[in-house]
Order: sequence, then structure tokens, then C-alpha cells
Amino acid sequence: MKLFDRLKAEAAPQWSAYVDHEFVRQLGSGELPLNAFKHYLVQDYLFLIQFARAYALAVYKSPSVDDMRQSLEGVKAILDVELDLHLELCGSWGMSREDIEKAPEDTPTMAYTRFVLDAGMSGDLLDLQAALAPCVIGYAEIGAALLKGGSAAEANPYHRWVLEYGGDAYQDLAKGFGAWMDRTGEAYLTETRYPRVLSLFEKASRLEADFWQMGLNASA
Ligand SMILES: Cc1ncc(CN)c(N)n1
Repeated sequence: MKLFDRLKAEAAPQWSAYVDHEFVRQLGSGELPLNAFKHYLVQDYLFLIQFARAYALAVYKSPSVDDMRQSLEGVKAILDVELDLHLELCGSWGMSREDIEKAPEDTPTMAYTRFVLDAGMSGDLLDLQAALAPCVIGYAEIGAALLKGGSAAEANPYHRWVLEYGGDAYQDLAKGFGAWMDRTGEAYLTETRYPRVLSLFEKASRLEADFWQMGLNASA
């Protein structure tokens, strides 16, 4: 079995708590309170800044030029594409980039981003990929499922978000990441080190669920 499929299967409880979270259901049905989405999205912008740094760390941790290029694609996808979605949506509520960047990081944002950066600092490229994978691939799975379920209809206030993550560009990015991690696994994974890789993947999935919960809590 390929590495990503194995991790997802063995972290099934954490993975489904993340991709089937109540926040995702409400976003899909359009019933999510706007305050919850706004808090989530501002925090996600701050999250993505740290994530771009984690991908930059992957450039440094890359054993080959191909790995460096793949890591760089991740940096560019965040800085050139994903952050623009956030600026566009926040702009529609009258928030500027300066407003967003001035917002304080919430605890789940700090917990998740510092966890990923530490996984990369203290480990190698495979450790970093295990910590990044739930982020990159989970949103593709969520976006594809919501798109298929009709959540991109104009009537859904969150259709733009669904179109972004369910769209071809993000889906291709996630597929590329999965294949890249599988290749790293083939080159460097041993059964002795597998439990650590699984533990990083499980923790990142849990931190993703906590991130959704932070959004829901903001509207409570
Ligand atoms: C918390 C989180 N996880 C994943 C993604 C998708 N890159 C995101 N934007 N934010």
C-alpha cells in the first residue's frame, strides 16, 4: 500500500474527525454562521503564512533538486494563489490585508503551525511531509466531496471556498503532494521509523479538527 493511503487508513479516527467535522458540514450546507467563517478565514491566513515557511523549510530539508522544486511549488501555491482567496473574501467584508495581518493568532493556529515547523526542524523531509499531508490532501478531499454534493451552488454563501478547494488547480496540487510523499516514503521509510511518521500524521489531523472547532467556537 502507498504511504499516504496507509497513513490515512491507520489514522482513520483522526482523519474522519477532521474531514467530517461539523464545521465542514455546515459550510457545505451553507448554514455555517458568518462569524465562524470569518474567524476561521482570518486565522487561516495567519496559518498559511507559517505554512509557507514550513514549505520553505522543506526546500532546505530536500535531499534532491526535484524535492526542492516540489517544495517550492508548495511555497508558491500559498503565496501566489491561496492567500489571494483569503484576501478576496476578507476584502468583501471590508477587511484589508493590514487588518488581517494585525489580528492576533488564536491558540489553535499557534499550536498547529508551530507543531509542523517543529516536525520539520527536528526531523527530515519525510517527517515534514507527514505533518503537512493532512493540510494539503485533507482540503482536497473535503473540497471534492463538497463540490460533488452540490455545495458550490451560488446560493451557498461559501461557494467560492468550495470552488477553490474542489477545483482542478488545488486537486492537482494535492495529487502531486501525495505522489511526492509516496516517493519519499519509498526512498527513506523503514518499519522502525513508521510509528513516528504515523504519529506526526495523526497529530496534524487532530490539529486540523481543532482548527475547525476554533471557527465554530467563535460563533458560540
Ligand atoms: C488549517 C488549514 N489546513 C489546510 C489548508 C489547505 N491548504 C488550509 N488553508 N488551512
